[in-house]
Amino acid sequence: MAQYTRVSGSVGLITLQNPPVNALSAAVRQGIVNTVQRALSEPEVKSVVICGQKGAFCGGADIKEFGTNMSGPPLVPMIHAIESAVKPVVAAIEGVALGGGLELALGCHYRIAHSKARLGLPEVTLGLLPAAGGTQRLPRLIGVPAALDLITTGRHVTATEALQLGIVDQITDHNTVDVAVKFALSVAGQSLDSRRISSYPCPRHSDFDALFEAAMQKVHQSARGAIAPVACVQAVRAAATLPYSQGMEREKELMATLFTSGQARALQYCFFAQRAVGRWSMSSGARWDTSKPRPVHKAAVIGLGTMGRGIAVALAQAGLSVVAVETQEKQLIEAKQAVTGMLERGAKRRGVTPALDKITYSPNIQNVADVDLIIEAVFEDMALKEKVFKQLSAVCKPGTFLCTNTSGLDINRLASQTCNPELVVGMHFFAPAHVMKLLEVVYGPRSSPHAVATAMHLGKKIGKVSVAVGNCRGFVGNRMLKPYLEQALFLLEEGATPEQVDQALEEFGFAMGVFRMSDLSGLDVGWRVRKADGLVTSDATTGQQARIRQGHRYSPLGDLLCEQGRFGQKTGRGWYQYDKPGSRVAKPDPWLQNFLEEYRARHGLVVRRIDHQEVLERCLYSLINEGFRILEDGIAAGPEDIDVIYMFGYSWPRHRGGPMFYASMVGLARVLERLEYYHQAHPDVPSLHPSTLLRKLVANGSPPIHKWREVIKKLHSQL
Ligand SMILES: CC/C=C/CC(=O)SCCNC(=O)CCNC(=O)[C@H](O)C(C)(C)COP(=O)(O)OP(=O)(O)OC[C@H]1O[C@@H](n2cnc3c(N)ncnc32)[C@H](O)[C@@H]1OP(=O)(O)O
Repeated sequence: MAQYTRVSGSVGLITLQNPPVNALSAAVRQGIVNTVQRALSEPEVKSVVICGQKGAFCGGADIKEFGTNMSGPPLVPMIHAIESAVKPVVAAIEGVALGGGLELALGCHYRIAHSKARLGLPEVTLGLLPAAGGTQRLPRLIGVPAALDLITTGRHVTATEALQLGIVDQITDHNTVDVAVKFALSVAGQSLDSRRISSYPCPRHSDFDALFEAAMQKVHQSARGAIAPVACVQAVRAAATLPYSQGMEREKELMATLFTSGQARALQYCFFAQRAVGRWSMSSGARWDTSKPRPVHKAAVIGLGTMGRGIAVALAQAGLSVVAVETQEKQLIEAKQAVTGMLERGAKRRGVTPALDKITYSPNIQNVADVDLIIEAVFEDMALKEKVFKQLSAVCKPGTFLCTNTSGLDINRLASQTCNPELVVGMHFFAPAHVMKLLEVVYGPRSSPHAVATAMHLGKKIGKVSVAVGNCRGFVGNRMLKPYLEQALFLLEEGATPEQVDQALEEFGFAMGVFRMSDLSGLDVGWRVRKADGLVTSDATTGQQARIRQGHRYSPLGDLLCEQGRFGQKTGRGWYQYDKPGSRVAKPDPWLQNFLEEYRARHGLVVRRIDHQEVLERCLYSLINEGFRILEDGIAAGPEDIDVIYMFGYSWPRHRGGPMFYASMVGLARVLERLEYYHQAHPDVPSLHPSTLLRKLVANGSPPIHKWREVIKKLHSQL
């Protein structure tokens, strides 16, 4: 919908009306076509202003329409009609002008933006390109290098940067529509010949070939198999080398291949999944819309190791007062220095003052008595955490929320150490905690909906994508990681190398394969957990029996490496070798090759050729299978929760849509068939045994992912 009014006597004011972001739905497009025609046909009207209702110019095409039979007037001729108009058209940009919204503004003759507005062409993040002339007009307006940057990354720019780049003509701190109307009155009747961007030549560059080659190389490196960034470069190249009309044809052609691609579907699913996780629910039925968060002005962090430091920085940067507690004096001094550095570097990057005065440091846990919420981040040791929770419960004021940053320990056991178990939840951050976007908010059986609402709200305030999950060993992310890591080790036993496994996973789109990732995280972390679980034995037996622990197949390979002091990057040796401890460049290690050969010989393992397909299927399908079990157990409310966790916390390639979406794209029947096949070959590996929910979904005809919740509900009601 678009409203038409006449203002100041001779200005036709067109207001887009589709809250909350005035997306260009069929009705809005039709409204624009009608109102533009009306403005151009009324003799009293000398100029036109286009704006958006309620402080948002336009968030672009309506993404919800993409999967449907799109009707209504197409964008390209609509924008063309505006650009060819004989009366000046001014875009009054408040809030956002994104995607089709910015393309609409680029079709206007003038653009005036509010100083707080954000502009961009984020189509690439949805697996698309700006196909309403964006790839052809933007390079003509701001030059090829800047246009390539904006179009291939999809990043938003501030109004100030937009002005510097030449995207907008003017910015204002006042009422943008009033300023635009005044401006429209001033340009009425003036020639528009120099204002139609499509008629501009594309600014020349000394060496277009080198420029595009470099751009292509860059997207190939960072895109990890995503096709849209590549198509974006091709489309901008067309703007630089072809006349406008031919460039538009090329833009259309490239968009046609993207629009129906699986990657576009996956990325658009991610867009909505990321928003859906905010509408959380607990297995008790408590929900986001019925549970109110309590205000948190002052928080405390207990334990200033790597995680605690990052959490303190994240809280302070969001404006909270923080008491940072570390009982070991040396560690406290080091932490203060490190946190100060992190705050200063972050502030420099963002052009703000560092929030140093937001944090007070203390060696004394008694100093948290007046805070609203505490995040415990001490060493991952249940006995230690239990002790801390008991102390905190005695010290803090009534109503203080007690949160733990454990990555997988039992929330309920910690809650039972306190007088108010309903105030206890998990807030599982990912390292580095001030950078990584994911936060798992973990509720135990006694956590109150208010506690969950408060943690979710705090997560949002500090810029995290927060996902509410139930309490189980490893929660969602680490629980699913376990079978993935396990399969990777089994593949080594059977003949694969770390490089081969990593290559398959990196070609799939992970930033790092499982072994490079383990080296980065530190192999000793998992070793300690396995020791605590009684899985690590000093027994020197060989053969199959030595590889069975607690009744299931077990690979001691990781333990054996740790026994050699090979903890990964930090020791300069792990699954790979590094030039020196702390170095990041992983190189294949001949020592490891010999070690694997000896290990296989000692255990009578027969080496066979393992291809990429097997690596991917065994690592990914076992992880996905655990995801189905998590849904079955009600630990995650829906597949979107799992997918968001994997995309934001475990670098699952976004263009694959998260593990559960990926399974739906592969086909649930196919995933089931392959799991059955591998389970038959490895009956002593329970994680390969297909889950009940997967079987149920396949038996129900493999419904699309948005219908899985119905099947899950039925399954729960039968239990
Ligand atoms: C024919 C093909 C043409 C393609 C060209 C295009 O234009 S593609 C679309 C390009 N536009 C975008 O990618 C912008 C997407 N939106 C955003 O980045 C953000 O929503 C925002 C505009 C920056 C606003 O962010 P904010 O945090 O303030 O709000 P939410 O993200 O929570 O959004 C509020 C609700 O609005 C829905 N929504 C937002 N944008 C669109 C859109 N373009 N189409 C449809 N719906 C959109 C969003 O889903 C939220 O809805 P809820 O129901 O509340 O979850």
